[in-house]
Amino acid sequence: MSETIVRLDQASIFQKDNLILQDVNVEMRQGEFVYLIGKTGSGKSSFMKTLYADIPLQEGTGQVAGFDLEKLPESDIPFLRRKLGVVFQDFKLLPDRNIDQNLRFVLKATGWKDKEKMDARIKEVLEKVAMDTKDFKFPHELSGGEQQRVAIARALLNDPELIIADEPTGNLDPQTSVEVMKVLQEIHQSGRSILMATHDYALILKFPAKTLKCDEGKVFEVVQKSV
Ligand SMILES: Nc1ncnc2c1ncn2[C@@H]1O[C@H](COP(=O)(O)OP(=O)(O)OP(=O)(O)O)[C@@H](O)[C@H]1O
Repeated sequence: MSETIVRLDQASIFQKDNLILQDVNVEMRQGEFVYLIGKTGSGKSSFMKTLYADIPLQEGTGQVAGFDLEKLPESDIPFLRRKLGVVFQDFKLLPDRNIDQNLRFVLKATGWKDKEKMDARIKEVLEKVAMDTKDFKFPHELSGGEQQRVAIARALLNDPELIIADEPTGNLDPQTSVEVMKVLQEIHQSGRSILMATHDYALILKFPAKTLKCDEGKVFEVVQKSV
């Protein structure tokens, strides 16, 4: 039986003093692909931020990749984050460095030292997203889809158990969205768990998967047809 990668029990999620989601009970198994949907402001990003410990879990219990969220010391947050790959709508590449330097920056920040090993890892993740021939380019020299593929490669650097993607296709046209989605599907097929927030129902219909919805302060699973 597969193991649990995410579990929230009786969790309440706050932004400052505002209760955003309450009584959240969610389980995600290792290797699952799960969508998170819901209208603007319904709490998708807040839910994801809780999982990567950008928002502390104040009520209820939660586990992500073996870490307990409700009693996670500040000093453990980098170790949790190393088990996660986070991808954002706006890519968040460093504009003043080329692609190779963007990825190397993350490796160095997470303790890598050996240059040859870093070279090999950067090549490996860029090959996975078909961007290995463009490692000398700067972010502004790439299309949105290419930048997002690099951001996905960056998320893969430390071989994460879970990828958290917050509207990764939100800034892309439909065709490019499908291309980026195919990259995420390949990564999923190689055994990784992926949680992806999206507003793009066409994408969900094209690539069906378990779907959670944030609505009126709750998170619940919806069946594909009623999406
Ligand atoms: N840093 C913050 N401080 C206070 N309130 C916040 C903060 N960030 C978000 N919120 C509030 O939390 C609620 C949920 O926002 P959240 O960003 O989680 O929604 P979302 O579903 O991800 O929306 P979107 O689809 O627009 O990204 C909103 O009411 C928002 O105003």
